[in-house]
Amino acid sequence: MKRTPIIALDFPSPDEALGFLDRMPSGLWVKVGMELYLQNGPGIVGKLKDRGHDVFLDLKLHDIPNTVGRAMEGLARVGADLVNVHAAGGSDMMRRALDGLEAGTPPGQKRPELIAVTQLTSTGEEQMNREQGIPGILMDSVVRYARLADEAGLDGVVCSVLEASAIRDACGEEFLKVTPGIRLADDDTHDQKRVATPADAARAGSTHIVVGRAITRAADPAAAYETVKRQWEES
Ligand SMILES: O=C(O)c1cc(=O)[nH]c(=O)n1[C@@H]1O[C@H](COP(=O)(O)O)[C@@H](O)[C@H]1O
Repeated sequence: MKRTPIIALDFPSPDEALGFLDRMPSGLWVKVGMELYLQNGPGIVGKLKDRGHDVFLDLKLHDIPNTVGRAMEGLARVGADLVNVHAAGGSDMMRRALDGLEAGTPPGQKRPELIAVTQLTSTGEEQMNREQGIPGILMDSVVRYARLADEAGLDGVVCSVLEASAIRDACGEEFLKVTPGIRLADDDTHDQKRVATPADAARAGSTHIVVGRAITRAADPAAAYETVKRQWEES
């Protein structure tokens, strides 16, 4: 996969998402999440692919293995390059997700890569202890989920930059470490708890960074994208 930032297209409609992209460079990595997909359906993925973008379809599936497996079989035909589940759904669910993707990928096409969300970047340690009832440090929970995803045969995980190098040690260089929670120095962190800059991400061994509001809500999104990309590529 290309080493370029993945822009989170968190917009309510295809018109807004495509209008935003009209003002950006071509051939990007973009992410379609719940906001855009659930209100507008799968058509947006084909439109983005037709424009030459790589697409991460971020629906974070988390249900019983049979349901997730069958949903993934359908999603394999939507045409995304990368899709995800929640690791908390368990190793059986992750294996069924992978089987579903393999079964649903049309002949001659490449299976979408599959990654698992470990602990959301909006989750802090105290919250994990208190609300999820998981004792100990957040790093241990993230690495544990990463190992589980690796053993289930997944291509990688979503984690924060803060855990990327520990996951590289546990699961290897090739295992994808897709890291959201990216902010430029002095940016508002909004609802994110585990944040880092693109330069931090490059040094920590992230294989991909996901960037939303730091670009989409910037006064000059194209300039913000170039700044993020430069930091990410040069560090
Ligand atoms: O799976 C994701 O993409 C994801 C996982 C996670 O742990 N944290 C996280 O922020 N994301 C997504 O990454 C994007 C981050 O957006 P910003 O905080 O605006 O950069 C959003 O679209 C989130 O849905």
